[in-house]
Amino acid sequence: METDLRLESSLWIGNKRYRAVLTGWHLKWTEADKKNGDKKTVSVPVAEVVGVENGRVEILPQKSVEDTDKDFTVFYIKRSRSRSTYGLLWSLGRTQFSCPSRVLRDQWTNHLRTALKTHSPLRPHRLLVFINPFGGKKKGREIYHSLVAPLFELAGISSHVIVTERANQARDHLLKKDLTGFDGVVCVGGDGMFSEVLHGLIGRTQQEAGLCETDPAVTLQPCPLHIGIIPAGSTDCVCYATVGVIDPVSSALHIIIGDSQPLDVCSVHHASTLVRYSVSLVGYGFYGDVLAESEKHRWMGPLRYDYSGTVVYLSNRSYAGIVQYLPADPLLSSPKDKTRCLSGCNVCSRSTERLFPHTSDSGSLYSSHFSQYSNDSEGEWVSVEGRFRCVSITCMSSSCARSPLGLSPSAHLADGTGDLILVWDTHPLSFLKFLYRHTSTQDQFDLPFVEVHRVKAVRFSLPDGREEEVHEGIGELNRAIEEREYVDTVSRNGSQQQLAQSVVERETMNEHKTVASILCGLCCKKTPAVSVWNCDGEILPFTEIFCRIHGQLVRLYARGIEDGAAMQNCSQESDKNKSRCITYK
Ligand SMILES: CCCCCCCCCCCCC/C=C/[C@@H](O)[C@H](CO)NC(=O)CCCCCCCCCCCCCCC
Ligand SMILES: Nc1ncnc2c1ncn2[C@@H]1O[C@H](COP(=O)(O)OP(=O)(O)OP(=O)(O)O)[C@@H](O)[C@H]1O
Ligand SMILES: [Ca+2]
Repeated sequence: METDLRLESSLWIGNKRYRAVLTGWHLKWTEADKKNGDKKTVSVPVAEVVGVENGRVEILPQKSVEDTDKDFTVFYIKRSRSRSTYGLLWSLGRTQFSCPSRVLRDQWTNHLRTALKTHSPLRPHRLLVFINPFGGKKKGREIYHSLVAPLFELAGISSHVIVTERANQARDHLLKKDLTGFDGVVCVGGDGMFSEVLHGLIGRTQQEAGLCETDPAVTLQPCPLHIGIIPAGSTDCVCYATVGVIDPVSSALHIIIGDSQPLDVCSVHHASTLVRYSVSLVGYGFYGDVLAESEKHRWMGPLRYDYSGTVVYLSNRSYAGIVQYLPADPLLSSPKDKTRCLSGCNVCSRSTERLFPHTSDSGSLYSSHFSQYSNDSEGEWVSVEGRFRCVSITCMSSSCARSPLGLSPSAHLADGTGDLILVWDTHPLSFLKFLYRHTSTQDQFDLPFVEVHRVKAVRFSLPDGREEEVHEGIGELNRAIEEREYVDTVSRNGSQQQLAQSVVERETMNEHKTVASILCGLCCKKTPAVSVWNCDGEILPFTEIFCRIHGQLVRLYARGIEDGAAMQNCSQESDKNKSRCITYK
């Protein structure tokens, strides 16, 4: 196929002549009029060409087109090191070529467009975009319209954009509306926005597969639609851990070329009802208290976590609990093996075979038999009891701006396991040391009061069910209140009254909730003996939960963190090998 695609000719960049060659895999151009020594070769994989336009075209920061008949412009992925992160920044490389004739120019653009078509089945053509105008620094719309939309247009992607007006609008849309014709869903916001899309897509996929999510033992069906994240939140840790940088243009380019990164998902159940899904953190104790405290200071934006973190740290709390976990196979990998889950990670690709053994190519999501859980019965549950500073379960490293290597630096994005981090009660300064090590490359697990296990499932319960009953009682009280309020509302009809009433009802309920939480504060005498669960930035209404890891349940338009150190100036490599060549600018 690529042989008849071959095209070679002289092309000019400015007033310099180059020798340009297009094969099926690469577009290369080398300075022509220079002695052999310092010839500079630029080589761009066709898979990383974003678009080809006639004339001399600019896209970012402003679009400008000078439509001439002997020029054409090639846009492609350009990598550069990012100062603050391990991942590589992607930007839009652009080279304007001049040809001696219009015929040759048209030949180049036609050949390049044909070559692009060989990669188009992996590339999205139609996307559903949700923008959260209130996330992070409230710049979602501006980020999308100024940086992302021009790139989607260049790549010929049509997008249906919805700016959300309320929380859970994206999730509800994905659960109910017609999604045919869309190749993927893009969320412009933070982790909370991603979580909405995650819940919508997983729920929709199980609905259509006739599966019941509430059954803790069910084998969930992977989602066919990819999820793209344009970071515009406060923590943005899902984007950070899957792309390696927090940069809208980098994320948009990963979406455009159709990268595909499978991602483990943790389901959280209470009794036999599904509570939430999580990918970055299910945290009890410190992280739960930080989230609860930060909800009161949302007006602070991203700083709310640092402020709340300090307040919670100084309150010096620890919590009693029983943690039971089902260890993963220790021969495959361990949270202390110092591996890094990077682009092309072989721990994850090996687990693809294990998770989806029957599929011819592990990429296909529709293989009917998922034996990944038959081995769930294997392995013995381990149970520990005591007082903890925090209990965290994470499916991935959960690296983010605050913690570049993340909660669990050697966790894997798509290996079908999660890491359980137990921080036992300890001296405040020791706990501070544990926290502080997150901000550097020191090993936060190398402390006597910290233990970490690679797991497939975790159960958390309170030592004596009494507390749960007490809270259950308060829970009952809340539910009764909600019931009565709702019944009152429904009885008095009239939509505008209903709307006004629902505002009143929410106020009343919050008031009751505050009363309830004061009660609970009293019933636990001093500081509350029970913390809350932080599930990807959402507070869970239950304390006793059952978590289970579902391997590679969703796919993101990403490729994992590219190892900046591997970035080399690529010299002549044969066209045959598909090795991604990193063009060095
Ligand atoms: C001394 C320096 C300590 C630095 C501690 C760094 C540890 C940070 C680890 C961050 C892990 C983020 C996991 C991601 C969770 C997201 O799905 C979720 C939704 O976006 N974000 C949060 O829940 C938001 C959770 C954010 C928690 C941040 C806590 C900030 C800690 C500040 C503690 C300062 C102690 C100062 C003592 C004087
Ligand atoms: N239009 C809206 N109005 C109010 N809330 C919204 C709206 N759209 C989405 N939300 C909710 O806002 C919450 C926070 O959004 P998002 O996660 O994007 O920002 P963030 O919390 O600042 O970032 P992070 O979660 O990374 O810390 C989400 O849980 C989402 O459900
Ligand atoms: Ca994992």
